[in-house]
Amino acid sequence: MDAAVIVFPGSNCDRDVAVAVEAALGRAPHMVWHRADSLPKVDLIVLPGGFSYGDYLRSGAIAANSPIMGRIKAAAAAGTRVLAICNGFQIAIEAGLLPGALMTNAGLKFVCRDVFLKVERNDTPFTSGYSQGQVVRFPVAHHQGNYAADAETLKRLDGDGLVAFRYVDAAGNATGEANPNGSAGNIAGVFNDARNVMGLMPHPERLAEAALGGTDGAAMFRTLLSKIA
Ligand SMILES: NC(=O)CC[C@H](N)C(=O)O
Repeated sequence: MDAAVIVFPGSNCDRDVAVAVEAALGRAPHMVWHRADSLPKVDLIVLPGGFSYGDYLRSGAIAANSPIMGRIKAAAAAGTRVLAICNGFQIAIEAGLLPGALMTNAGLKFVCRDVFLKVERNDTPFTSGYSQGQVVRFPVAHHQGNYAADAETLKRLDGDGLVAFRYVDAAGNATGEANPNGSAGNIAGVFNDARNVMGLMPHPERLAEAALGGTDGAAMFRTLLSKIA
């Protein structure tokens, strides 16, 4: 079992997520520069958070065309798990790995705070460390996290169970106040159709050990890296 973290110019959560992966896996992941034209054989690929290419054009749009992305698309199509966090989520969407778009936050401001999320389904390798409907606390830090999609896609995401997490209040209600960025349906994370790719705006790696002030993120890395056959 092995993992790779992809590093783009402007990534800044690559080392944080490598620490969380190492804690779960027992050894460090491969750190793969975006210009690499080959990908080590891994069971999990992480697209980390940050500001790839300074968020020029649209967040993630330039990184989505990096040489390594062709390899990642092929690996994802073959069933390799891809965890795309924040800027990684933006890159995955721009690369066509996940549906929808991430627009500028409704409040037009960078939002940096902890949020509560509801686990929409726990029968996936990304979420099986949580209970169904569990409310977890992860931090957000972004200015383009406003999830949008056309009405038909939103209906399909709901109908096919492809919403991974929603922004909720502490009691688990998906209210407007609990939504930090105006995301449609309070959507904080989504799966692809095969549920081997998951993108989310909040950062599980930032609350993955007690010294960071919380451990809710740790279960995601634990199940991703321990349940691979
Ligand atoms: N923390 C991050 O990954 C930042 C995401 C992105 N660059 C934004 O601000 O929207």
